[in-house]
Amino acid sequence: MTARIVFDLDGTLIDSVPDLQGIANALLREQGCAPITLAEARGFIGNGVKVFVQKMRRARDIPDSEQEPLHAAFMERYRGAVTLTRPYPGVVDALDALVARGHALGICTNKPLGPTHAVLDHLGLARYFDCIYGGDSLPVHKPDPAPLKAAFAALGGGPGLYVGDSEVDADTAVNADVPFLLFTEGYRKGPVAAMPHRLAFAEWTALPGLVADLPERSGA
Ligand SMILES: O=C(O)COP(=O)(O)O
Ligand SMILES: [Mg+2]
Repeated sequence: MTARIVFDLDGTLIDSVPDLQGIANALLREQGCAPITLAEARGFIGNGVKVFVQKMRRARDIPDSEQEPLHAAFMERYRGAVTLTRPYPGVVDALDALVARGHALGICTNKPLGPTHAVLDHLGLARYFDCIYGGDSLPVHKPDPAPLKAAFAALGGGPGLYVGDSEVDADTAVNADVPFLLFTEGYRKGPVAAMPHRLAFAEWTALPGLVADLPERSGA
C-alpha cells in the first residue's frame, strides 16, 4: 500500500532562516540590542515561535517581562516574512515524483498555521499537501505526537513516514511510532548518529528512490 508521507517545514522543505533572522533583528533593533547572526537564528528554530523568542531574548539579555510583547510583535510580522525563504534544491521535483507515485502528502510543523500557509502559498507549494498541521493547530505541538497522528489520520489509511530535520522531529516520530526519514542539511543541533531514524538523506533528489526502496529494506 502506498505510504502517506508527512513533512516538517522549516529546515526540511524550506530554508527559512533569513526571514526569521530578519524578524528577530527588526525586533532587536527596536529594543536597542545587537542583531543575531544566521547561525544564532538557525539554532533557535524547531520548537515553535514562543521558544524562538525566548532564545532570542536570552541571547541578548532581554528580561522575561518582554516575552509576551515580543511574541506578539513577532507574530505581527511573521505572515509577511516570506521573501527570503527558498525550498531546498530538489524539493519541488521530489514532491512531484511522490505525488505521481500516488503518495498522499501532509505537513506537521511547529510553525504557526498562518505563517505556514503564507510561505507555502508564496512558494507555490500549498497544492502538494492534503493536510497541514501547524504549531497552533492543536493545544499541544511537537514533540507531542498528537499533531503528527492527526495529520496521518487526515490522509487516510496505509503506512506512514515522517520526514524532518531536527531532534524534535525524531522524538515526535518515536512518540507517534512512525519511521523517521532525516534530512541532514537542515537545522539539527547534534550529530546524525544521535538521532533515531530509519534513513538519512542529504539531497532531495534522492528521496523518491529511497521511499520506493523502503518497504523492501524495512521488511514492511
Ligand atoms: O520552530 C518553528 O517555528 C518551526 O520549525 P519546524 O517547521 O521545523 O517544526
Ligand atoms: Mg524543522
